[in-house]
Amino acid sequence: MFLERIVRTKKDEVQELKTKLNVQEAEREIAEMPACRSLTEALTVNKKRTVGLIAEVKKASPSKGLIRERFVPADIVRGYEAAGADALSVLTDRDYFQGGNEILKEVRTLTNLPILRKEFIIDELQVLEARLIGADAVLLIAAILNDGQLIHLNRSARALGLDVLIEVHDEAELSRVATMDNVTLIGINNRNLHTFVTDLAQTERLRELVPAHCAIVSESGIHLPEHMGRLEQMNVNAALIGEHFMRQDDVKEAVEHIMSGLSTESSHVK
Ligand SMILES: O=C(O)c1ccccc1NCC(=O)[C@H](O)[C@H](O)COP(=O)(O)O
Repeated sequence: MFLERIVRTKKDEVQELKTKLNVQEAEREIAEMPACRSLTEALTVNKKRTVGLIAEVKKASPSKGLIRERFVPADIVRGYEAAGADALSVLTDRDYFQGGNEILKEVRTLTNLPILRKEFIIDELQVLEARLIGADAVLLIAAILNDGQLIHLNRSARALGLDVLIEVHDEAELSRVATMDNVTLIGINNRNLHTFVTDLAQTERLRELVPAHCAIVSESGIHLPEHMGRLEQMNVNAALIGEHFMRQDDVKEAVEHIMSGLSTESSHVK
């Protein structure tokens, strides 16, 4: 599976991080940093529309290659904010997504919205690094972590004040996550990891099995106003959208167009 290749790369990156990151120094630095913004609150009590939005800053992907040639994070963030995104997601993986820590750091200087570090996290040093570079939340992918790792990394992130979005792809992964303590946000990824094909029916099927106390984020392949209408019907809390917005020159217009599929625009102030 493609994820296995990514995980091999991440293992090398963690080894490198071990030589670069002084944990005590990092913890001292973090103690002086402002508190994280809550991603969970942004997508529940504070969301601006019936279905909230995590808008992604994504230059390229393994399935599609380069997505956005003219990639200017400041323009993208400005557009997302003006269109009322509730939170941002920033890819920091370099090899497969042409992302980077420096992109997240730049985005941090541009916005007060919660920022999710979109990364393939397998080690607590990456969690520490996420906090240091200015993320408010991390993604933990159930497909690449066993139960012990998920519990440990969830705990490590929360100890640093970070929020956590746990991503699942199928019933088996969801049933593992559903019984864990301190899970507030579950991401249902619509992308089949073997074929890369996306299908919203994935969210439709799995959302019924998500414990009532968890907020739900539908991820990947959302690119039509009708998709937002369907997610609204499913009563999910938020959508995570990257590629579609990254393919449009005007991301503000693109967000507004997609959101026109909702039955009510809710409290978003234009
Ligand atoms: O985007 C990919 O091709 C991909 C391939 C393998 C693993 C993960 C991948 N994407 C990460 C994501 O979860 C998406 O960036 C995110 O859900 C947004 O999806 P989209 O709106 O389809 O860009």
